[in-house]
Amino acid sequence: MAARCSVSHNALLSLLPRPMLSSRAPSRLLRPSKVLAMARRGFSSQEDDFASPDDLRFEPPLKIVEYPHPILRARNKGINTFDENLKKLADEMFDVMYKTDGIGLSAPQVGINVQLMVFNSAGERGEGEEIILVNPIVYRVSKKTVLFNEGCLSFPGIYADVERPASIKIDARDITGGSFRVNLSGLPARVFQHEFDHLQQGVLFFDRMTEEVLSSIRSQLKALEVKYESQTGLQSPERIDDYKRREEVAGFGRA
Ligand SMILES: CSCC[C@H](NC=O)C(=O)N[C@@H](C)C(=O)N[C@@H](CO)C(=O)O
Ligand SMILES: [Fe+2]
Repeated sequence: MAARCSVSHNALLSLLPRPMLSSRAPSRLLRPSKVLAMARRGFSSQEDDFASPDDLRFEPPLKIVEYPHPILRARNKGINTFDENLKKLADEMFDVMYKTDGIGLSAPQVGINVQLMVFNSAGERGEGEEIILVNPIVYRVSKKTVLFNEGCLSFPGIYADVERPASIKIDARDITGGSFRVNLSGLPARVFQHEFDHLQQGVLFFDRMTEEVLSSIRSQLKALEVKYESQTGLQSPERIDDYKRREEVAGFGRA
């Protein structure tokens, strides 16, 4: 059983997408040292933070990118063009999500490094509610956390416990560019946070697992690394055997 912990300032910061931190997040959340660290890590001008038409180009049918492909760890740009192409991308993401038995999907998981996610926690077309979130920002998370046995479409067949806040408050844009604010709890809060992590500097679900839980899926992660190497002829860009937890992933319930 993972240790309970309260939500720290750092934990909340870890949930904020970097492009949004500079301009839209409440400034009381930012320590000067943090802003400086972000700047040193390569935070650049506004234009660089938004996706160009090239960044949003895709060829249907979309395919799920699997661990350890580096696309999953790349930075995701904000979106400021709300056009037919974006609608088509979201539609195609729903298609591949339903086909692969998903309940949520983030754009980097289909090879597009932008701040877009789709989800439907019912997991079936025509049931539940389809939600599209563009440039999401988390502005509040509950102190109460819950454990859930999570799976990720980029890690086929792998499930393990991850602890996350039980509920969450979000600001985002919809597919037409309109701003909205929503409170989520239960499975929708879980799915949102899982997808938000993908958008947040490519945080993957095992980054938030305890050492003990991570050990239980280590061999399956290694098998994906071997598969990547044999399919691409490239060295795996990361190895679970050399895994060092990223400092900025101030997770919940880490050992
Ligand atoms: C609990 S958050 C999972 C979100 C994840 N999205 C992208 O990676 C996802 O859809 N994972 C699937 C493996 C999943 O959870 N599918 C459901 C429905 O089949 C399941 O219960 O396994
Ligand atoms: Fe995932």
